[in-house]
Amino acid sequence: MISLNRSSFLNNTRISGSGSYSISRVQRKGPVSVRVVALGSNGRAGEGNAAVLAEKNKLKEMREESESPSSSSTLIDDVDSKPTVAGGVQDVYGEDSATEDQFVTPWSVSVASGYSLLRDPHHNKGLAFTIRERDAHFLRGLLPPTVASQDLQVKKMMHNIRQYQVPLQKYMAMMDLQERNQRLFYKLLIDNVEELLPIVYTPTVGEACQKYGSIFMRPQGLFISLKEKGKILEVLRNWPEKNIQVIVVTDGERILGLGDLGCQGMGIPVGKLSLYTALGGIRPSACLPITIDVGTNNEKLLNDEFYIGLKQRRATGQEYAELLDEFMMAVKQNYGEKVLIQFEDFANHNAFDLLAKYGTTHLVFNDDIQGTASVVLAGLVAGQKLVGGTLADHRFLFLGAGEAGTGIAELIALEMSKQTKAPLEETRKKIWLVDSKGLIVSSRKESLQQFKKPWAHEHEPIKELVDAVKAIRPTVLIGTSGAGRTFTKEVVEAMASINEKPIILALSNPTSQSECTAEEAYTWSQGRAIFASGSPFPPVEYDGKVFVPGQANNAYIFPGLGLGLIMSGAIRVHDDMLLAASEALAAQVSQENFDRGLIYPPFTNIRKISAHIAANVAAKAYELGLATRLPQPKDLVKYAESCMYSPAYRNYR
Ligand SMILES: O=C([O-])CC(=O)C(=O)O
Ligand SMILES: [Mg+2]
Repeated sequence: MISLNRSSFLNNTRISGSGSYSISRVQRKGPVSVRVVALGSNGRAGEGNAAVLAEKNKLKEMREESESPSSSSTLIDDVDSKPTVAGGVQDVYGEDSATEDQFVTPWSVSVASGYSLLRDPHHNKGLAFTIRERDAHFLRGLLPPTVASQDLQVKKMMHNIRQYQVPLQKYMAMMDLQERNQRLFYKLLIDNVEELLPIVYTPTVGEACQKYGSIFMRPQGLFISLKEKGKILEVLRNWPEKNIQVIVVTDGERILGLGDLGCQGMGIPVGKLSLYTALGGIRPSACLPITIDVGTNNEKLLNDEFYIGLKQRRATGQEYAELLDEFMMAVKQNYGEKVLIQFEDFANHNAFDLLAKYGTTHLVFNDDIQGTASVVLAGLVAGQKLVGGTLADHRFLFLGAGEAGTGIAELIALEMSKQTKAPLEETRKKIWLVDSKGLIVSSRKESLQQFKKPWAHEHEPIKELVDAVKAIRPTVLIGTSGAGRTFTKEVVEAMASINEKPIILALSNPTSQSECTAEEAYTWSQGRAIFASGSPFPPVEYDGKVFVPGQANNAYIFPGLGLGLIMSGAIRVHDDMLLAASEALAAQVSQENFDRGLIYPPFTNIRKISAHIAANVAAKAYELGLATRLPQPKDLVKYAESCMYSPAYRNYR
């Protein structure tokens, strides 16, 4: 297969592989205006773009005009589904298999220079183009005379972003930067992660999704709606990047704790994937955000003239399952066995089924079930240093028995079972869950959804959370209900009266849905609570002491987990990898952090943390025989670090 990439064009000489190409200068001057034209056989497989498809459509029209029955069955737009002539492996555009009387596409790729180089977010450096680069790439006069360093650009952008008072304006400024200058965007995010995480991620991304219809400018990912049924493979091929390693996909039905936002949920995969790059070092071009649109049951959106999705109620049952199945098959067909698919913000009634269905055939994980579980377990393991004892010495009570609640509960039970050698059925008994109908107890078992059944223990029914706290006497209280303000003063006071150091985790996102605020947790427990939340809270001063709340968010886990899976070439996710990720995260909490009451390390060092998580996950993948990248690197942490994308500018010749 011919391998051409942008650097090959810039290099102008390093075109590898065999095949028939003519390289011609479209513009007579300058080294970069090279045009590479494929003439037919041995074409580059799988490297199409929108122009190619436009060509294909033209060909289709020509075919319809000529109405030649002998050629119509083997024209190239039929090749994907009905290969009729022998061709090369992945002969996506039928260039190998075409016979002489058939049409092939003489596709061409030109190298960005001049004005279009400034408009290309992958290569644009703005004022950082050197004078030499400006000369060589036809930029003279297109930029003011100053040459700025990337650091100065970061300083200026941060200054600009700090001028905005409204978080959504900051979000839009960041999205704008991502569209304009990708490397600067990531440099900004990596260097200012604590400050910018709440902008590109929770809580601001939640508001952005709610208003996505109005602020939507350019597509940042793929939209696959019911209208694309039967054509999903084609849709995937419309995406300009071909070497995809991570997909984050949502169907928008349960966006954070905000409910059904339909197609506007796109902000979530986009945000998650920018963290894959900034926090985990996955190349931006290898990341693909996808939103599956099967309609929405959100009346407000259905009646909103600016709503960008399908204006119909959600498809369910077979119609839903078929679309998802086509999607999952197309992804594997197009990107192979080792593409990681992260399910994000699906509703409970689909999330568990999808994970179970595709967990054995694809490299998938559900961030809300498994990522959140892994981050919470890490905090609890680290928290033992503050409160003493082992996991098995604790009693856990959850408010919320959905993806996060049952996912965390199961991983805690699994870890406890590994530590104590007690069977899982036994360790589960230390964990209690409350849902909207009250404490989950055995008398409710018949009417419970499948994923809640393991948690139906013997107890009399209890309706209210505060009564459940008093009856169960938990040492750890975890909120995952998506409903804000549910850890009331009474609830927190009850926890504080039972425990010297109650662990209280208010995990629902965004901030508006948090079960309580950091200030409430510290105040109502007289400064004794060990508190962490899903969305960030600023430090709190109580009784002359400053308390820094932790952020128990899956953002600590998925970037490193993903990197570990990708760098080892893993083909399946195993629960032990989640435990490995937890363990690595917990090990990154320093004595200094503990001294400040923290059970999570600060995000400032997240790339180092992600490298450790990735190394632990990869080691587990090798141990389980699920890794395909061989031989195993000796030092996995170093290897992980060496794999990470750097946002530093490249020098252009
Ligand atoms: O996105 C976040 O901040 C965490 C998460 O997965 C969720 O709340 O669904
Ligand atoms: Mg989520």
